[in-house]
Amino acid sequence: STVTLTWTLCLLLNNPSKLEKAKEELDKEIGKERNVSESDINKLRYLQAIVKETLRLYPPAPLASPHEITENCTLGGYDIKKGTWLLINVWKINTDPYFWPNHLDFEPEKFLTTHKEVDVKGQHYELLPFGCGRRICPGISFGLGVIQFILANLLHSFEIVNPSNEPIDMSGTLGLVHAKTTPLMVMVKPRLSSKCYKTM
Ligand code: HEM
Repeated sequence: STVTLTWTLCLLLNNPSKLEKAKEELDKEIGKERNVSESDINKLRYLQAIVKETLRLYPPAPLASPHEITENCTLGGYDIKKGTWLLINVWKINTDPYFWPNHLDFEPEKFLTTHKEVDVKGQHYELLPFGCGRRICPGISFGLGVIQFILANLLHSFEIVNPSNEPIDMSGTLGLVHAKTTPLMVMVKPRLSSKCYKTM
């Protein structure tokens, strides 16, 4: 969840018009006189689309987890021996240009228009950040809920700015988890009525 939140902030800082749209939605749905509550998340369709688009471009587990083949079988025309480890390249699937026009661009809008039926819950095989089938991630709802709620609170409560003139460095670590290599540095300042910070 932390890894995804970090990539989401990076993508928004590198795409300021999308960040503005997210803030407009928060101001329209919640206003500046109160904090986000969990029950608001359903109304934040653009914010949900931002999280999906981040999971598409930067799946935190780009190779899912290794699956061991338990019986000799044929898969996609290949004969595979029992005991073989199968790694699924989730990132490659999530960014396949056959399914995703402008496949490497950050365009959350697609999840409200052309791809609004495509979900991340293992039913649509062109987008598999949580895997699929019987070893699918059991933390989907918890993970998504945490990411959406923290992101909504951060963007609603604070103006988040890249202090450098350079775009945010998007290099990531190689490994089972694809995390940002360098720390993300941001400047934050309050954007709500002062009473909203009393309980924080
Ligand atoms: C952005 C958040 C998350 C992402 C993208 C994610 C992704 C994944 C992926 C791709 C797998 C492998 C699925 C497969 O092999 O087909 C997995 C497995 C798993 N995840 Fe997550 N995960 C996330 C958050 C969480 C959270 C919050 C929890 C627990 C609270 C969790 C618990 C697990 C467990 C226990 C497995 C192993 C399931 C098994 O092998 O049967 N995950 N996750």
